[in-house]
Amino acid sequence: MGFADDMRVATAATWEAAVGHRFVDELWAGTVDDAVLARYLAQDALFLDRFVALLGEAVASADRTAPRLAIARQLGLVAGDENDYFDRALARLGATAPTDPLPATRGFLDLMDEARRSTSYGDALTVLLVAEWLYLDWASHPGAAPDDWLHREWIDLHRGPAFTAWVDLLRSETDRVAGDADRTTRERMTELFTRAVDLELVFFDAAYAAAG
Ligand SMILES: Cc1ncc(C[n+]2csc(CCO)c2C)c(N)n1
Repeated sequence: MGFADDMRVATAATWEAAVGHRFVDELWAGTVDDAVLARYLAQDALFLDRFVALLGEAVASADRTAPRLAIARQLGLVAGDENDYFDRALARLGATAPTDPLPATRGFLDLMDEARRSTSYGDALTVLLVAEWLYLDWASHPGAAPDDWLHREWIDLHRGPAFTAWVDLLRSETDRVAGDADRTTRERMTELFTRAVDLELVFFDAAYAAAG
C-alpha cells in the first residue's frame, strides 16, 4: 500500500463516519432539508475560496510539469464559469447573504492557509487529497441519483471518470512525494491528513448542529 492508502486506513473510523453521514444519506435520497442544505452550501462557498488558493500553491510548488499542468487545469475548472452550481443552488434556496464561517469551516480555512503558507507541495497535496478523495468516495456509491437537480448535481460534481482521474493524480502524487520525503515531512503530512478527515466529519455535522 502507498502512503495515501496507509493514511486512509489510519483514519478509517472517522472517514467512514463522514462518508456515511446523515447528510450524505439524505442527499442521495433527495430528502435533505432545504435549511440544512442552504447552511451547508453557504459554508462550502467559503471553503471553495481557500481551496482555489491552495490549488494555486500546488501549481506553484509542483516539482514536475505534468502534475503542475493537471492541477492548473483543475483549478481552471473549479474557478470557471461553468461551475455555477453554488450560485444557482444558493439563489434557489434564498441564501444569498454573506455568511460568517462556523467553527468547522474556520478550522478548514486555517488548515488550508497553513498548508498554503508552508509552500510545501506535499502539504498542499495532502489537504487537497482528503477534500477530493473523501467526496469521490461518498459520491460514488451505486444507486439511483435523486431527481431534483439541487441534490443530483452536488453528487455528479464529485463522481465520474474525470473526477476519478483527478483524485488518482492527487493520490499518486502524494505517494510519490511522501516516498521521497524525510520522516519529519511524512509525519507532518500524516498530521494534516488526519486533521482534514476530522474536519470533513464536523463540517457535515455543522449543517445540522447549527439548526437549533
Ligand atoms: C468541506 C468540503 N470538503 C471537500 C469538498 C470537495 N471539493 C472541494 S472543491 C471541489 C471542486 C472540485 O475539485 C470539491 C469536489 C467540498 N466541496 N467541501
